[in-house]
Amino acid sequence: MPSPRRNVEGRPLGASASSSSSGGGGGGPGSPTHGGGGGGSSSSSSSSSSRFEFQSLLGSRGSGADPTCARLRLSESPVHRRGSFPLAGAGPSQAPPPPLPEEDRMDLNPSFLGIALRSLLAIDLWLSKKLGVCAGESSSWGSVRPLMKLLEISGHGIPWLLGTLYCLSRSDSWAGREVLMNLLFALLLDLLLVALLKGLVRRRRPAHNQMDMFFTLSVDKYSFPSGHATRAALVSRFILNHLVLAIPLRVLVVLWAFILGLSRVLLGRHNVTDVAFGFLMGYMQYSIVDYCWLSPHNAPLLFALWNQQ
Ligand SMILES: CC(C)=CCC/C(C)=C/COP(=O)(O)O
Repeated sequence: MPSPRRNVEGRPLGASASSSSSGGGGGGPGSPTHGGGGGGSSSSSSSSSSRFEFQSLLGSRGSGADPTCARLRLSESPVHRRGSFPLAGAGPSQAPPPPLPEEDRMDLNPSFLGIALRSLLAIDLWLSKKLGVCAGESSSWGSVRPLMKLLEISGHGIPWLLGTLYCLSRSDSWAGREVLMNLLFALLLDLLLVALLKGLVRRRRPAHNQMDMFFTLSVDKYSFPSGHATRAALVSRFILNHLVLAIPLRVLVVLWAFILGLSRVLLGRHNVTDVAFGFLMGYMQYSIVDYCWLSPHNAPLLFALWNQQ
């Protein structure tokens, strides 16, 4: 005599559909309510086999069902899907579940990536909170806060833009104008790209940050990436490549960029990853500026206009 057909928890399907809260008819992982688009198939599960119910879950992926739920089930019980162990209470007559389609097997990998990313973010939040020692006047390093805020202004966009425009207006050599014109282009490009990315990512600033920054744009309520860090990396790479400086001054430029980035975390303005990514982004932005270098040859109009003034 064939054994009764059961659901994944080993309950006889016909008997449990209406009475059990965790079987095929209840709110458990295999239920139609949880299964979204698979509900149509599963609601008739009282008369079908557990294999059919199982297949309906896989099938729901392609039928507009909630893909999150489908993925959840796959990662919850990978052993069942591989057929390595018999289901609890499954009868000997039950056929082994079909092998996973390739796309479903690959779906298991992002969860490992997700776990790794979530762990990194947790470490980031924990470390950033620990390092936010100047976040307020009453913080452990609160007395250094004014110095950190001075550093903040040294990397702000306004002084850099105004300073570059002023130097451009005073410059009397073509070579000087060319470099300053490109610095202006670099600063504007940086502002644009950072604003775009901040608006896209929309990561909130750390909870311990006091929003008392000097002149911000609306996107500056977001923290990823740090605009000060991108500017610090971009400007310092620019200066090192286009200004002839003695070694101690070169070291000072690099130190300034590094301490400016660090100060963003100490002030509680940013998480560590905002600053780390900001440094990387600023470094790469310089490569764009270098590649598109404006000169009287490739932007004659710009320089001719300047000559008219
Ligand atoms: C208004 C102008 C010209 C620049 C805004 C500069 C600014 C406030 C950037 C934000 O930096 P963080 O992302 O490091 O906090």
